[in-house]
Amino acid sequence: MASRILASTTESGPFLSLARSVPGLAFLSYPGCSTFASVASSGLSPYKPHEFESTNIVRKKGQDVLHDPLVNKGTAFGIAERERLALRGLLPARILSMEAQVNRIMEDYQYGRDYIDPVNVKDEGVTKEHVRKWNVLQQLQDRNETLFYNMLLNNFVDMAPIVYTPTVGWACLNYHKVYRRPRGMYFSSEDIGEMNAMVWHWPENEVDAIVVTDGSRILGLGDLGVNGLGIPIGKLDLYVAAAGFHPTRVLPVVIDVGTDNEALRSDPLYMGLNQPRMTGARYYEVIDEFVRAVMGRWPRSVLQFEDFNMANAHPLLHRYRDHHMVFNDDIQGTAATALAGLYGALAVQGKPVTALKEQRICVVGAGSAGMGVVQMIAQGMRKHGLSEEEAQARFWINDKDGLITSKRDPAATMDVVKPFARKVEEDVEGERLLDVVKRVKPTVLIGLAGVRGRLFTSDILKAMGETNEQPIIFAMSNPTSRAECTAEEAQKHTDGRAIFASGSPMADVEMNGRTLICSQANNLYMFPGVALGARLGATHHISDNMLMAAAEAIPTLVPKSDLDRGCVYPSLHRIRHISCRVAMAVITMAYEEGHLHNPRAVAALKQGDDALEDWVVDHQYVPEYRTLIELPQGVME
Ligand SMILES: NC(=O)c1ccc[n+]([C@@H]2O[C@H](COP(=O)([O-])OP(=O)(O)OC[C@H]3O[C@@H](n4cnc5c(N)ncnc54)[C@H](O)[C@@H]3O)[C@@H](O)[C@H]2O)c1
Ligand SMILES: O=C(O)C[C@H](O)C(=O)O
Ligand SMILES: [Mg+2]
Repeated sequence: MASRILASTTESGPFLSLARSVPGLAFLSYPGCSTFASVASSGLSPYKPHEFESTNIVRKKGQDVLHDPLVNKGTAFGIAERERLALRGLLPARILSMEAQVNRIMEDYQYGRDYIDPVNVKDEGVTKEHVRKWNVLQQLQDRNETLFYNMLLNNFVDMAPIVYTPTVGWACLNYHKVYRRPRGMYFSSEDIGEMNAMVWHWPENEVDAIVVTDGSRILGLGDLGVNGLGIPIGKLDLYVAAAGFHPTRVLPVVIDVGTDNEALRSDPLYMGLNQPRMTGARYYEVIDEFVRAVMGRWPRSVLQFEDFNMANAHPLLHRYRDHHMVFNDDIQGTAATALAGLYGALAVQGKPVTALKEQRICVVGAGSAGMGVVQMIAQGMRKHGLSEEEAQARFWINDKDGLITSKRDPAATMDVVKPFARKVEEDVEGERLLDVVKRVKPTVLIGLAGVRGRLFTSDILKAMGETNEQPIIFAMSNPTSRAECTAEEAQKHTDGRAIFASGSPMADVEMNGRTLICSQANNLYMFPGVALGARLGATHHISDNMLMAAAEAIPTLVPKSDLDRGCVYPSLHRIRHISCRVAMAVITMAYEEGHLHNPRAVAALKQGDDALEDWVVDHQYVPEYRTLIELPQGVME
């Protein structure tokens, strides 16, 4: 009867001792109510009018409590209640008063959600229409996931920008205001020593994929603390819709180690810890304990790290990647996406993949994403015959302090950046991007800086257009407000000759009677399929070669007719098929590397591509209604 407990709001005295001695009972009693003890001692219950109004019997635990409107208090559950009702890990750390909860709802009541933060709506390139649609889909997801995923899958191109970038950026900025019910799990630095127990509060015994953030770098929006949970939720929506993971077997997580976003921290509605962001050994202790806890309960799960800041993203990936099926989406998913896009752009130019090694590449942003991209493209160049040094010499990397050269203070340069720091005389430390572009005449310009202000200015775009017949320009920062330039700007300043892609979706550009395609260079092409391949193949870890194979698979899916129109990636209308092919590439590479540990995957692979594809498709969740009751034979549903 471990699932039944007794608690009171006072959490002390006779209630608790009685609770311990009477297993099977669960009482929630209001402060000052002493009926229970006296009834127990006299044996005869005195007449108490309306007694039923002052006592609640709770025979539930965990999510069942949160999903019961009669007993649910949401973020107002106190520490002892969270402990005793198995709610720890299912709610954000901060305990809110009913007054704060009332304030949150009153805003909605008075003004409606689309007015919650009109400044942010406009600023983030998200329209009220986006917010309205987000609202509809979010409520549907809370009511009926089968219907939600059916709609998302069948309207993917239209709805991905609502559940994912850019609207998810707006949702994260406003998460503390639009929050209605918890989703996923919340761990915090206050939970040290408890996480192994807390993971058992999650109701599902099988979890195939976990996406975790610490909220430290949410898209290009900076440190958003626990508000960042919106990102793992959005990513896992795509795991289900795009790759076919089962919705009950995915787990979004936020780890709350504080936030340096003071405005958020001091907001009475913010639900995270009110402390500055933790760093150093103690931070790693928290993440280590979390990884051990989830991997202890769900050892076969894929664990995706998402939107961790630059200081921790690479170290965390290297800390865990040899031990578990772990990958960092911003580093590796983005890298594979950018490489796939470059191969696609070369195909648009009518060039073979080997032309990769001839490119001169300017990358703006030397963070997790930028350096992941640089490393992977360099790996691709080596595959086509360049030495390590030759490959490194084909990159010019600018960060907030300008061009990175070997003269940069080594203490202020991440280890991953050092091999790519420019070493020759003519490269000047800190040189401005425009000067670099004019001098180097790059064939490819990639933006992953995540800042406002359109870093690819008209002069920079014009310079790209002057030295290239078809300049390759990827403005990959998210959300739309952080893109280095718009599709329209890129085409306008290059006379419509740019091969252009953006991280968040942008409309194609109409120019002189032609439609100039804007592709979407977003890691959504990678992470669902990579995780699916790793999970189905039981690959135990996710190697660089698996990601390379995934990157190489994508451009083969762009039909000639689309290449002729300037499409760099396959159409997102076929996202299930794309994810399936990415998964197959991962499985095939895992086999070659000796890491394919699922014998059924090996058997399917050995029967050839069609059999492997059928096998993968057979494992993809289809969002359709199934009978939930056993029916006698012959009886229709
Ligand atoms: N399209 C995609 O699939 C995709 C994937 C991952 C990340 N991103 C986007 O990339 C951006 C960066 O992500 P990250 O994880 O690398 O962040 P990060 O914080 O790790 O790195 C940001 C980098 O940008 C540099 N920078 C800042 N201001 C600059 C300026 N004015 N000029 C030049 N460089 C500047 C910083 O010095 C740093 O090197 C975000 O907007 C994120 O949304 C896009
Ligand atoms: O979330 C996205 O849309 C892509 C990427 O992971 C990012 O951090 O911007
Ligand atoms: Mg990300």
